[in-house]
Amino acid sequence: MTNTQVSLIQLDNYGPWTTTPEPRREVDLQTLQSRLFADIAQLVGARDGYAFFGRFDNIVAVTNGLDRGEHERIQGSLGNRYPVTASVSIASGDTPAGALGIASRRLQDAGSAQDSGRREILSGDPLPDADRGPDDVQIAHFDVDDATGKYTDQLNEFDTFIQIEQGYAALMKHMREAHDSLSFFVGGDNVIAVCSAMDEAAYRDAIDHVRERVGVELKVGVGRARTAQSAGMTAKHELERCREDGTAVELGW
Ligand SMILES: Nc1nc2c(ncn2[C@@H]2O[C@H](COP(=O)(O)OP(=O)(O)OP(=O)(O)O)[C@@H](O)[C@H]2O)c(=O)[nH]1
Repeated sequence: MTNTQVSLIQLDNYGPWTTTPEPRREVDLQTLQSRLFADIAQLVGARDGYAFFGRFDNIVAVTNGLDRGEHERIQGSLGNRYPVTASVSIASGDTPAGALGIASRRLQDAGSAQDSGRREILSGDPLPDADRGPDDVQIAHFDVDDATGKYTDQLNEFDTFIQIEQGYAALMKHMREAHDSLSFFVGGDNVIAVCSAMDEAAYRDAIDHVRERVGVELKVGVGRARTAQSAGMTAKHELERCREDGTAVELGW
């Protein structure tokens, strides 16, 4: 069984801020969003968590091992350095989607994302140390098979992008619906999924599903560990094993 701790980081009242007193230059918003994500990735990553850029105004992080004080410091650091603040909601559960559902509901109950009175909420509780186990986090690192040969070196960049995004869309939907797992595009041809306790057959099924739906061929390495960083690193090594052995699924246990 997995026990994933998820933190939802949601910018406070960001929509109105982007248009007040008049619409802000898009290039400035893009810069702010990418810097803010870079900082969150570093702050969470320094404590062995993973952060995913998602929609940029809502960032989902896997934070097993981060306590409440560490969340407070991340929130404070953002508030000190950016013209916007963030609310953070922490929850855990045996599936990542279940945990994110609880975290989301807590923030929604505290007020709308566009409520000027809701600011820097920190809600929910991290997993107590006593409840943490060695296999709490399961991370799957998916990669498109030979994306360079099939797409990057063949098609124009936008048509390549469509292929990769279609593979991502089919995968993320299947993982969410069949396994309560959360998949995030992380660049290039890579998708990292935070998973429930899926077995090898379930990964093969996910890969078959994407091939049948959109004709994109995937391979996946999977790791389990106490933290996202450690599970994610195992997943990367297992993906290398797929490359070496020509296999589609490799599990690190
Ligand atoms: N975020 C992230 N991106 C990666 C990683 N590895 C590769 N990429 C990206 O994915 C692109 C394609 O690289 P590969 O997946 O190695 O290339 P490929 O042609 O699909 O070859 P095979 O994966 O060996 O089938 C690279 O240009 C990078 O942008 C990774 O571990 N993390």
